[in-house]
Amino acid sequence: MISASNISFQYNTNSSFTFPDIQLSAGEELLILGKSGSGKTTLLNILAGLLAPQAGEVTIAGQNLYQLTGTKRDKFRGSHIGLVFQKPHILGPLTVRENLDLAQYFSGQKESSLIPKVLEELGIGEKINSQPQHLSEGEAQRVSIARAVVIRPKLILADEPTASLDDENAFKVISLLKDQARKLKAALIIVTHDQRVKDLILNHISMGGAS
Ligand SMILES: Nc1ncnc2c1ncn2[C@@H]1O[C@H](COP(=O)(O)OP(=O)(O)OP(=O)(O)O)[C@@H](O)[C@H]1O
Repeated sequence: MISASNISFQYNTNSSFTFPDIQLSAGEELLILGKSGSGKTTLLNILAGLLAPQAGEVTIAGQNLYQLTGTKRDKFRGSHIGLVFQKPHILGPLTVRENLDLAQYFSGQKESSLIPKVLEELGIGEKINSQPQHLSEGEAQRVSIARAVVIRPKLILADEPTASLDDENAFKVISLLKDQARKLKAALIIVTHDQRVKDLILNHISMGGAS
């Protein structure tokens, strides 16, 4: 489903990152652990097609990501990759439902009945018409999982999804992510420095940082 090989990246002349190779099939999950500054977000952005690496290749569902032009890559991301960030980035003026409608619209996914279903599965079915500012942090993070999932992605990428959550919500968010990925048969990659997640995903690798 996703393979990344020989990826390296450099922001400036002083430090360069060489990232571990990744091979993940549909339905598999991977946790990438690394300290703050080790390049986790950089790697996730490269895997998401948001940041071109200096060297190496990223292939998702048979498509070499960086052989696509910028616009086509954006379109590919919109329909195949569900992104979950540390902060939920939900659009404030819109309701939960409208946020999810918008994600589906940009992905070309037309199965709108999926929206209440996924919210229900995530335990926030009654929040469908709520404004984002009326949600707790844990609920908002679940909405961002819903937004990633309602496009029926082949790959879910999550950047520090538990960083601002207490133990109970962190545990819930990881099990919900795993659960949704399993239902979609999507590959799931989580990058984090949060050691609490380690026991919840057995397949993990550690990142060293820049050299
Ligand atoms: N746009 C940028 N320009 C220059 N340097 C950058 C840029 N973005 C990140 N860096 C540097 O690259 C390194 C890795 O950053 P990155 O955000 O990938 O790390 P991280 O492991 O995700 O960190 P954290 O856990 O703190 O979010 C850091 O030293 C950071 O200062």
